[in-house]
Amino acid sequence: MTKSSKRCAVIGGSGFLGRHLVEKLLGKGYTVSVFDIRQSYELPGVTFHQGDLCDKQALLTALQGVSLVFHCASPAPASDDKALFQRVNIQGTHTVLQACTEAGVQKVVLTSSASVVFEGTDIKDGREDLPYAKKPIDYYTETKIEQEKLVLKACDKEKGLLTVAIRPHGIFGPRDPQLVPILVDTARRGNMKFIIGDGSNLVDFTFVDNVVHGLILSAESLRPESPICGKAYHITNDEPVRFWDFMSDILVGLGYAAPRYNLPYTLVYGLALLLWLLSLLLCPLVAFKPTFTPMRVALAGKHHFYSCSRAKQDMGYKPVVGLKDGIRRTVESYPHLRHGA
Ligand SMILES: NC(=O)C1=CN([C@@H]2O[C@H](COP(=O)(O)OP(=O)(O)OC[C@H]3O[C@@H](n4cnc5c(N)ncnc54)[C@H](O)[C@@H]3O)[C@@H](O)[C@H]2O)C=CC1
Ligand SMILES: CC(C)=CCC[C@@H](C)[C@H]1CC[C@H]2C3=C(CC[C@]12C)[C@@]1(C)CCC(=O)C[C@@H]1CC3
Repeated sequence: MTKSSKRCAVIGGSGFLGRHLVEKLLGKGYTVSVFDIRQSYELPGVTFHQGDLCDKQALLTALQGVSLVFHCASPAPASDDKALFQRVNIQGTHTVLQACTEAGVQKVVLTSSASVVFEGTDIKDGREDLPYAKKPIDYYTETKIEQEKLVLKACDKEKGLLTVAIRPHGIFGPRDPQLVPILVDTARRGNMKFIIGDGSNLVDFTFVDNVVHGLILSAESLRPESPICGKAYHITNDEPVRFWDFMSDILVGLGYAAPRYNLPYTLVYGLALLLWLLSLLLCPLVAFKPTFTPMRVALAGKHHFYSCSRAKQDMGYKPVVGLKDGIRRTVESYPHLRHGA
């Protein structure tokens, strides 16, 4: 690998996944520029460019001399802000691709999501050839679908721009701002006593290091003759787990009680839908955000696990951290969220 091909940019590099990726890239000898709307840390060897990815000029400054771009930026799914998702995930990604072409970037690796095929019904061992969700579960997913299509369509060997999309699922690990904090908050408010459905639904939770490994592997495999050009790849821990066992392991590891009482899925889903509609109707008067949104109920009560055999075959992917170890490392990294802390 040449010196210039080790110059990369991480868009969304201040975020949870982005920062883990940056740290690994530095360890592998890459020179890294971070482009993000906020700067959340400082690290020797990293150049920060603060800006909005919808701003092409700002992007062009950050992409000077860069040959590889990782796009890991998105508004948080919980924001549920349709206009923001459309602006950042769709228009913004279009701008990122334009800027990459103008700056002479050769490779773009998108962090997509396995949820692009999830419609709230069971998916077991889903492969990449499943059709995109016709009825995506939320605006986040709707715009992740359009984003992935844009990036894959932009793959053009003649023009010298190669693209690939990595679809992780349920990323967890140290510094995750979503899964563990929401779980603990729900437990602290006394709402984690119930299991939605019979508790047998299998789900993928992917330790962050495995996603980082998949992202770097795909970047390093992305060459004109490679089968991965313009394709999407599931990257998971390859160890589907019962959703409620995973939640219980994290909760118990942090000193909280595991959920014990089963509630029928349809009842909880119906209630969540009702609450969500009420929150929409009442939002001009009172601002309340239900914890159990229909999207979270579907994610908590249905099977959704994916095959990563395509990534194994085309790029030699294999998870580098097992689920048990990942859970242990995650629990240890949140001393401030322990029961009684
Ligand atoms: N966390 C998860 O379980 C999963 C995440 N993903 C995807 O992985 C990627 C990274 O997610 P996380 O690290 O979890 O989220 P995060 O919220 O920690 O990081 C996203 C970063 O994007 C930045 N950003 C947002 N809007 C921006 C804009 N307009 N311009 C520049 N930067 C902007 C944020 O400031 C933040 O630093 C996202 O694309 C997400 O869709 C995919 C599957 C699962
Ligand atoms: C029932 C309850 C309160 C669970 C708390 C955990 C949830 C906050 C997570 C369980 C599955 C997670 C998940 C995502 C976000 C956090 C959870 C809902 C994503 C929506 C994040 C973005 C994606 O691309 C897909 C993820 C699927 C799993």
